[in-house]
Amino acid sequence: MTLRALHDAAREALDPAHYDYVAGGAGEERVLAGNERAFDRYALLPRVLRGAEDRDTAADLPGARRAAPVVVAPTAFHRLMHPDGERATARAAAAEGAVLITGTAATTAVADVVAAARETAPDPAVWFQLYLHPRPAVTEALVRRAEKAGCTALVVTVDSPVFGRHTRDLRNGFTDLPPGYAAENMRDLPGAPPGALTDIPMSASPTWRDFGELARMTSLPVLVKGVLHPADARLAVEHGAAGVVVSNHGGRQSDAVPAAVDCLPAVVRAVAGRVPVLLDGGVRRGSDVAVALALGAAAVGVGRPVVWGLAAEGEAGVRSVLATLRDEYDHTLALCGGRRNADLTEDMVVTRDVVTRGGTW
Ligand SMILES: Cc1cc2nc3c(=O)[nH]c(=O)nc-3n(C[C@H](O)[C@H](O)[C@H](O)COP(=O)(O)O)c2cc1C
Ligand SMILES: O=C(O)C(=O)c1ccccc1
Repeated sequence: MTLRALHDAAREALDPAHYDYVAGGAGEERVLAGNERAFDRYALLPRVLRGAEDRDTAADLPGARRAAPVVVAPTAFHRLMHPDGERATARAAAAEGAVLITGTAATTAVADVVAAARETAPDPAVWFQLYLHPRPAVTEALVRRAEKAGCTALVVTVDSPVFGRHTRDLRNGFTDLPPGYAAENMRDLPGAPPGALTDIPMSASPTWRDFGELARMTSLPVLVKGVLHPADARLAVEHGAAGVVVSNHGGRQSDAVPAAVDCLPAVVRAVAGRVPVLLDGGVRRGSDVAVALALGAAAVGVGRPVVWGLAAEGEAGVRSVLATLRDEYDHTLALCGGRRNADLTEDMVVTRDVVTRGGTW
């Protein structure tokens, strides 16, 4: 099934309020729409006769050598989307050689997620996404939980000082997990009530200093997710980040920010090769992966398409999303005359306006 067909099947399968929770964004959903539309403006200018056989699309990422260049972005509540929940997502990502970022808002405990991935592949890469909690003891407990489970990197989301205003959720009255489901990673933390969505820490108090402390409290690589401004990318590296994820949270936080891919080039320049830069938001086809990699991303994250695959067909649906993106990307790389991700370079990305006007080069 194509990604679009999986989306349509997921919409059929899901409770409409749960569908809206995944599909929706903040405010008027301008950023949500803009992330996808931004990719439509880019075209790839191929190189020819470079020898494009024996292609190898592996990426070296923090805590994940030779990973697929498409990682599973952290998305909440997989058990609401399919009875197999995060375990199915973990098995699919492991089978496809893709990093899975599981998170604080998962409905399966991180130890069980890593265990499911290990049933499928001997050395899977599972990263753990968290928010900086105003109480350092809670942050530290989450970090130890992820370390003990066997996660190979941490991802700190920094674009959420407050909850996003998800218009559809407010309209549907979907403001917490239904009975019988819990944010399993929030159980039994120091001084925290167990498992309600509203217990997931989103706080406006943390600063780069808190991030630096977290990076020092663990030997795992720590990535920062949700950077758009190049000055913040520089600060992230200075405070010990092992990677930067350019992201506007899939249009679910501010509805006034640029499309994620439009922020990528300036962040790549600011980071200047010191750590890998990842991009998420609006990636829906292999050529989107190629554009992001040509603009300097080491890998891309996919959020909603993975959830659609899960809701439509469980583990097989997630595998199909990841395999489709990998195959389409490999095909695009060949058509661009490339054998390695690094063969896609910034000069090969042009805007469609330039092409239709006849070009300026
Ligand atoms: C249903 C849903 C839940 C999400 N939950 C989280 C989360 O708990 N933590 C986080 O950092 N990002 C979360 N995100 C944002 C994704 O990690 C990612 O940034 C975004 O979905 C990428 O855009 P895409 O859906 O267009 O691929 C969520 C996104 C969706 C759609
Ligand atoms: O829905 C989201 O985008 C998200 O990031 C989140 C955060 C906390 C709990 C559940 C979801």
